[in-house]
Amino acid sequence: MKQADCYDESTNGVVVMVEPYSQREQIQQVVYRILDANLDRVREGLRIIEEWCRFGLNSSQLAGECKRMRQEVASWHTAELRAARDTPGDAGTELTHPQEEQRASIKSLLQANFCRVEEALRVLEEYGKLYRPNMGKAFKQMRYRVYTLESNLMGYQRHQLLLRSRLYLVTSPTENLLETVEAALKGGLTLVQYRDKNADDATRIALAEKLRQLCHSYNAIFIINDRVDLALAVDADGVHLGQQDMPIAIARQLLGPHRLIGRSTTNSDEMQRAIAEGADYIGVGPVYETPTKIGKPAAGLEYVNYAAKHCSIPWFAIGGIDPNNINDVIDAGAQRVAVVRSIMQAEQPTLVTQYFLSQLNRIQPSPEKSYV
Ligand SMILES: Cc1ncc(COP(=O)(O)OP(=O)(O)O)c(N)n1
Ligand SMILES: Cc1ncsc1CCOP(=O)(O)O
Ligand SMILES: [Mg+2]
Repeated sequence: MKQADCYDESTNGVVVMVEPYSQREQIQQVVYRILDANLDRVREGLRIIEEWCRFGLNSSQLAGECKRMRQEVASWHTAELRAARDTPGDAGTELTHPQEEQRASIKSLLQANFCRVEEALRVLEEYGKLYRPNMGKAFKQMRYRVYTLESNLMGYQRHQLLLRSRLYLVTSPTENLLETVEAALKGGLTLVQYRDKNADDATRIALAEKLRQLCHSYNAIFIINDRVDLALAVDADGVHLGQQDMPIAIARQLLGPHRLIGRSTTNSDEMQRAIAEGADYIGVGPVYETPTKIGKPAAGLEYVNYAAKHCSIPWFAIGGIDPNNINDVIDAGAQRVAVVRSIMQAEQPTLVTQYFLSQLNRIQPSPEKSYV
């Protein structure tokens, strides 16, 4: 290497001859650069997730877990790893993908950063074995902590959104199902249940997939009626079970703690049993007799009033509710309602949704059990 090639401004012209690296040292420097880059990725991704936990969910528990992991990651970030950084020489700085250029929702932002953190932790687990004896094991354990954090966060998100939901659309079969649901979502709907008693499972799965994607693009909850297997198949946010459907305990075993389970109730015994069995919410009705559920006698406004006084979990009055009687149902104590025909058969589902929400948002929701 010529004299001039060795001139180094950082040493004020004093030529520092650098011995050419051996193969081992070269590999070592590459490993250091990989570890340095991925330690940064983990900390940056955790910080992005932590901000939502702190400011979006107001969860000191979830934010605290992110902070603790960030600090643990920082303890591995040694000076020699940082010294190996060569950003100008990094061939990856120009690499990008259209999906990285935008985020459709908070949910997709969080999922993208969880994936980034989990991939980086996998890299640190493998290459860390070349750097420190217990580094691989430490980052394997942290990766599982991040998986748990992701489940808890997504579950927490669902419960927070459930608590904020005032209007629940239960769908009925129609040619323009997706258009109708999207119109209601545009009107501010945040909770949708796919219900179709007659379609075959292939049709149900195909439609449920599309509805889930549509709901999540509007940051709304998507629930499947009756069928836990279908809910799992399409990664729905939960299931709604009637009194004749699967026991809540079995559904909980299959769905886990982070998906929502609703239960229909028509009287106080069914309500108390649903709460005791761990339902996340209940349906209260039918308030009025309805052609959507033929043969089911009305539970009446009396049961709505009972629920208002005794129900400790979120509940939705359902059955025959429309713009003409919504305020009677609210006056009886309902803070949340579920509807089928009023929106599914509306000329303008967006306007009907907005009207329902305008009436429901007039009332301050009473505190219920918070999801911890
Ligand atoms: C929110 C809500 N409440 C009640 C029902 C009725 O469920 P179920 O008793 O299972 O009757 P079907 O819907 O299966 O006919 C519901 N679906 N959603
Ligand atoms: C599924 C269900 N469960 C109790 S009433 C009902 C149907 C309500 O439909 P609509 O809102 O059209 O009266
Ligand atoms: Mg049912």
